[in-house]
Amino acid sequence: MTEVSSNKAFGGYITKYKATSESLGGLTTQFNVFVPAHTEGQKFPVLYYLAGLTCNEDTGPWKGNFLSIAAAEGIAMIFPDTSPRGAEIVGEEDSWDIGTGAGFYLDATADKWAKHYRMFSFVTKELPKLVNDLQLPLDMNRQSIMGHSMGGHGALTLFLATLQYRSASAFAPVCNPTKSPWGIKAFSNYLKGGVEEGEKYDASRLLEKAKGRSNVALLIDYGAQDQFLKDGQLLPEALSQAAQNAGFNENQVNIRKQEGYDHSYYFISTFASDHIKYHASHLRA
Ligand SMILES: N[C@@H](CCC(=O)N[C@@H](CSC=O)C(=O)NCC(=O)O)C(=O)O
Repeated sequence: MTEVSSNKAFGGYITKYKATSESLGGLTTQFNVFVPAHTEGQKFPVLYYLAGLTCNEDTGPWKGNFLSIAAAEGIAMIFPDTSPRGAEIVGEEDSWDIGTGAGFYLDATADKWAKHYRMFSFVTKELPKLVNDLQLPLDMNRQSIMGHSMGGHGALTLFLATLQYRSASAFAPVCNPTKSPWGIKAFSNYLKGGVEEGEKYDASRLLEKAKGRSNVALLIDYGAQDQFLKDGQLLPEALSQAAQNAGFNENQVNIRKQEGYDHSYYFISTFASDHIKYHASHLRA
């Protein structure tokens, strides 16, 4: 693993690392880690941010308005890339919603993609180990996760499919990908079993199955003027219905419609503070 760059921000440092990833079939990948200013012996809980389609490890720290709030709350942040890069798979660069920049935070099983497109394993298993090896002042036993759009889908599904995060939040997430055009396209390409196999990466299905789980803590914001919402990509009503079916209350699954907001980072940066403070309350508990 090598350090690519390090910049002081809000008293702490954001550092970019480059690593060869086993999960991603030996490709190199980059990620950013923000560590607030600290004193000897202090350790910070960790919040992951998963970005959306066409984005990379820099999109969140550059545009999300996260770092000043994370610094004030005493939370470290980890920003992985959105897909493997440079796998040289035929068609990988042809469209913005499949291949590069569109890993969908799943482990591909279709032959063409299965060696490299394994962002689920990378984010949940390999990345925490890579970060741990850096010996930074982090408490890797206290982790939460958030994301935007495709990354919101990632945050919700990684939270629901594992037990390793204390809370998850999402801006304009793809809530029911087995029923949305992006999700159907991704699952049909990446998964041998297609959309049916994609059920295990569908936040609404996973939330229904989580009935009875005691530590469900989800915060979701979406904008009423989001074009992708209007196009049927996000389907927050499915997540809401799933929460109701599984008997989760608003303290456990809080889905908020924000009037006038769209899908952009103006929307994300407006509500960044709410999300980071939400995670801080769970990470400090
Ligand atoms: N096709 C367009 C739009 C891509 C886009 O809107 N990406 C969103 C995420 S969409 C769901 O995952 C995004 O976050 N873009 C970055 C930004 O700065 O807004 C394109 O190729 O640009």
